[in-house]
Amino acid sequence: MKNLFSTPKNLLFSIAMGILALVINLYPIPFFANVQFIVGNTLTVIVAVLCGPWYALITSMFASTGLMLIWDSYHVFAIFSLEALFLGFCRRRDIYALYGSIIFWVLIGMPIFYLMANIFFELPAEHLPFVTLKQAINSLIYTSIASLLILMLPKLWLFETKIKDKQRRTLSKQMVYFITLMITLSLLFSALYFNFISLNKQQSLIKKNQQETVFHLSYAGEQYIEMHTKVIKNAAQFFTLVNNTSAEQQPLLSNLHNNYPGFISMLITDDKAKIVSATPITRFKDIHSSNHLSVKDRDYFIEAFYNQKIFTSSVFVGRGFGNDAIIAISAPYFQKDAPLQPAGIIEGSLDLKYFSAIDYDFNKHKNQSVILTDEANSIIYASDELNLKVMSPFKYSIHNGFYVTDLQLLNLKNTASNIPEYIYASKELNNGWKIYVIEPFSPLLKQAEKQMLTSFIILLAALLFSFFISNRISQLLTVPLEMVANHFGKLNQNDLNTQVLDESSPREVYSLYQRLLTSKQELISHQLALEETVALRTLELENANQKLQELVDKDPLTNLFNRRFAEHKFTEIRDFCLRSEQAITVAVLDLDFFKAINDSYGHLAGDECLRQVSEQLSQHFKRDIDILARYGGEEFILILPMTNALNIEHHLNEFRIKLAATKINAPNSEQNFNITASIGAITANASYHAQLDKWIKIADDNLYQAKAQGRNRVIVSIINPEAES
Ligand SMILES: Nc1nc2c(ncn2[C@@H]2O[C@H](COP(=O)(O)OP(=O)(O)OP(=O)(O)O)[C@@H](O)[C@H]2O)c(=O)[nH]1
Repeated sequence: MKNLFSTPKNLLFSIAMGILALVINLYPIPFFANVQFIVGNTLTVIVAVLCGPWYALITSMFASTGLMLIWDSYHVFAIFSLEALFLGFCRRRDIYALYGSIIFWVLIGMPIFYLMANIFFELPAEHLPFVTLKQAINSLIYTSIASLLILMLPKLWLFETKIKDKQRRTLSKQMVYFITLMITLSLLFSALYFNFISLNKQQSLIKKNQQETVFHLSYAGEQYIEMHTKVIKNAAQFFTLVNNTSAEQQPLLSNLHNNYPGFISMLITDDKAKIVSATPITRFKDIHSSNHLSVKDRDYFIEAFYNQKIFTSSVFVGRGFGNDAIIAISAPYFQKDAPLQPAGIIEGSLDLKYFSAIDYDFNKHKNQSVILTDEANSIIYASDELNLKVMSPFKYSIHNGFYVTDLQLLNLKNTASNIPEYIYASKELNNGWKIYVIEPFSPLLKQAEKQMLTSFIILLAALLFSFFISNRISQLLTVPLEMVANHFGKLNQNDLNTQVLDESSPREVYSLYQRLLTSKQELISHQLALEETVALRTLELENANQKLQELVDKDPLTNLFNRRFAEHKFTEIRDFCLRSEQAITVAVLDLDFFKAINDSYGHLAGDECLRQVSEQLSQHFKRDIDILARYGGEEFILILPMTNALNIEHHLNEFRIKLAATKINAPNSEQNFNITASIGAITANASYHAQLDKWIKIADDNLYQAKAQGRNRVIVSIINPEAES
């Protein structure tokens, strides 16, 4: 664990960001219904990108605490911790945060969030996809904002990072990301903005539509009641004026009823509350058989007869004429000669089913339902689909404002629930009745969800599209650059004339290419001139070196090797002969009476003599491996490897004889002279001795012998090393 948080600076940063995120998350931005946007998590993403997964986890814990406080749900810890870790690990693998966020929400976040919401949220199933989608979109928003902040304020974030990726990113990768980021942000914001506008418009349309419906329905209802009240009132006046008998009243009443079918039934009573006429006639027959039914206990009789006013009852179940839910409208009629003395009442029972007709007429919006209540809040009429019982009290709960919307919301079925079921508008009629127009809330939610889903799909498609487009755009730059780099990387002079960029490459790249080409051409010609100079200098140097070497190794007068070279070369020759067990001959040659030559013919003639002897030597001992050296003065040393002990003496004698026969011209004179040489030599197996001196000693002794024996002779010692030892 210690290793995970090894940088105190990062730890402090992640905690500070966490606290800030907690505070910001306490104030979510309301969008629509129960959907809010959180922005505090932006800081979690920043920490994930800058400091890695474990620090992001700390920040996320704080940020989630803020959300837990407002949403009262512990699930936020799980989902947002996972998101923080995922983004942190994506960053380690060099995956940009936005790509990471898309991968996370599509593959992990949305399924988990949906599952958790299903288990822990007190939301109806139809709200879940909407809330889940919103969370994914919300995350894309705060991830994009975080990515932009990191890009725009790079100097702000100086942190020792544990992120392993330190690779330099390609231009095309960066360009693709910037473009994707911009498209995501602009698309998301515009999609949300237009969704918001469209939802608002939708809501005001619904509101307007409902209010209009309420207005029309209430007007129609009022008209309906007013008209029927007027009918009863006029009928009462008519019967007051005419004051006819019950037998005469019956056809008049039937006729009236025929003209106003809105009444289920109508009746006329006398001053004893006994029904004297009634319509429809079928029901009246029943009344006759039930022996002069009295209505004196009915409100519509009492109110109209005793209080002498036109009365409209609340809704009630009729008795005697059937068991329909009715509203009774009644009015007193008076005796002709005693206008203040009621002679009875006329009553009409309004057919409540009439409202289904006007409901149907006005119900232009398919989802709308209508409820009509009387002044005692009893249901007079309710659209069939609501399954509400007529005459039962109208029970509902008004939504407490938890959902963000301008609409009025209520619950009918589950009055204890926080989740609104219906959008409503209501109006009170003149007579104290109330009309409600309601429609379900969930279609609006579905609409919002559909818009969110469409935005999300468009976003994904746009991302894919922008990915390809920006890839293509960046290729316009990077491909020619790559070609130029390759071209100049392995270019030789012949390739210079090959055109690598076609017409489609950008002008800037082409100009860069041309400038590089010019520099390269200059470089190549400069290089060629340089190479020529270097070759010349090298040759001169080699010659000088050779000369130097010759000066070091050779005797300038005779052009034979010098003593130092001979001694040095001996070791090499001996090693070589040692491996093949070959014999070596070392001979010391000394010119006889050379001093006399100098003395007689001069020093120059002596030099010439030395040169000619050397030439003779070179001609006679002509194997490459023979070393012929001037040992000093008029003395020469011959190192002859791989010699045959049997004929070496003969070979040396041949030279001696040839030399003796050679005429040597003294320079600057007509004179010539002969010279002889004495040779002492040793022939032995290479293993004889490592020191040349040992060999020379024997050869010298032999030379001394040769001189002593009269000069111009060869004495060779053949030494068998085994015999020696
Ligand atoms: N011209 C000339 N003479 C040289 C050179 N080196 C040595 N000498 C001479 O060679 C002579 C050698 O004389 P000595 O050592 O007495 O030998 P020699 O006269 O050949 O007598 P023996 O060896 O006994 O036959 C000397 O006079 C040297 O000055 C040289 O490079 N050029």
